[in-house]
Amino acid sequence: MDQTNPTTSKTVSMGGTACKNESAVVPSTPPSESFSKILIVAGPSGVGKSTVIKKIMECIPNTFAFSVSHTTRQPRPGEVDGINYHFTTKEVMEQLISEDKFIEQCDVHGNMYGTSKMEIERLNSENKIAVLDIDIQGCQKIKKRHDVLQMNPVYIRIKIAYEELEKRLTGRGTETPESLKIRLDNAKAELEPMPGFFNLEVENQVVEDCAKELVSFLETVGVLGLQEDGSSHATCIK
Ligand SMILES: Nc1ncnc2c1ncn2[C@@H]1O[C@H](COP(=O)(O)OP(=O)(O)OP(=O)(O)O)[C@@H](O)[C@H]1O
Repeated sequence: MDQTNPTTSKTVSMGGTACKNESAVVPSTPPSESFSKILIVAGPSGVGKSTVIKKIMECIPNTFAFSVSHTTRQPRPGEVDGINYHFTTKEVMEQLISEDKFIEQCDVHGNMYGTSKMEIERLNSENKIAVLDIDIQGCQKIKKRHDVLQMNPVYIRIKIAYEELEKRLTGRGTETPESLKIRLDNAKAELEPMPGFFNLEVENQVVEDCAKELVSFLETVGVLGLQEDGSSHATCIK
């Protein structure tokens, strides 16, 4: 893990070429590649994906929306259909899979989860950037199907030193010793070097800095427009 920069350190990759960017300067030349309004945010559990996205959504309202996944698992107390998940049955899910309605789907502990094309299209039709919080395997599945899906999402990975994850997950107070161990074991795969895969890799040491980097990058690649006065939305993130 690169620890050279006290706040952020990232690898920038556009159009298939990757370059290590020690000084954390956002590339100034927009790439020729045209991205869809789909933001895929990967990174190990506890790295702060939700925290960073929440910060961005607060500062830039009505612009981003989380894609709501389908699942066959039972709703937990307080979870609302259509908000937390589209809760559905195994039969319906299998039917949708056979009709190729998902851009990715997986089974976890006997339950099925999937991101539907319809959900992404719905958000894009509302002029929202669809945000997908998915694991590395899901990212790889989607990337393999770019041609079929006719979608070119922006892939971003949020990272942090492995040792810090344990502190954050413990501090969040949501994990049992067993679930903490599973998340930390999975974190190793989520932090594996994947040269050229992500369009941006950014460390989340300070939430605001990480959010600013992400926003500046989206502006650079044209997924997010600038503010009316021509300034970056990053200036709003405090
Ligand atoms: N930059 C940061 N510095 C310190 N703590 C942070 C930072 N970013 C997030 N946290 C804290 O770390 C914990 C994990 O963050 P968060 O829930 O956003 O992670 P996540 O990547 O979305 O996890 P999951 O994939 O499990 O949903 C939270 O308690 C959050 O407040």
